Amino acid sequence: MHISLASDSLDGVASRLVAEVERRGHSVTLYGALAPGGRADWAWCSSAAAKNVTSGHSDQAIVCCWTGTGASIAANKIAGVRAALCVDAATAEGARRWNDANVLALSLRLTSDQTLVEILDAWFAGKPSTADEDTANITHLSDLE
Ligand SMILES: O=C(CO)[C@H](O)[C@H](O)COP(=O)(O)O
Repeated sequence: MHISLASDSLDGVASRLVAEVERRGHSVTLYGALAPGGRADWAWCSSAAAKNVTSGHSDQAIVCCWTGTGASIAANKIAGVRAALCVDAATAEGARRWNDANVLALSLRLTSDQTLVEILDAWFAGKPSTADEDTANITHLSDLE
C-alpha cells in the first residue's frame, strides 16, 4: 500500500514510524517534520496526509502529534476520513474492524517503540467488518458529512 505519514515533530517514535512502515513493504509520502521544508504544524501536516487518502493518492495515512489529539481532529475534518487515535494494538484492531478507520493517529508522548510495532501489526492486519450493524455505522458517518 501507499501510506502518507505526518508528524508535527521528530519527538518519540516519529522517525521510527517511517522505518517501521517501510519495513512492512509500504511506500510512503511524508509531511510535516518528516519532510523538511513543509509546514510542520499539526493542523496542516495531518490534514495534508489525510487528504491524500480521500483523493486516492494514498491508501491510508498515519498522523502524529505530541498528544495525538490534534492530529486526529485535523484528519477528521476531511470528508471521508475516519481517523482513530490508537494507544494500543487492541484499539487499532478495533478501529480497523468496527470503524473501518482509514487514518491512524498516534501520540508521540504515549507510544513506546514496542507499542508502535504492536499497533502497526494490528493496524495492517486488520480488516473492516462486513456485519450489517457495522457497515450501517459507517454509512451513517457518510450521511452525517
Ligand atoms: O499535541 C499536539 C497537538 O494536539 C502538539 O504536538 C502540541 O500542541 C505541540 O505543538 P507545538 O510543538 O507546535 O507547540
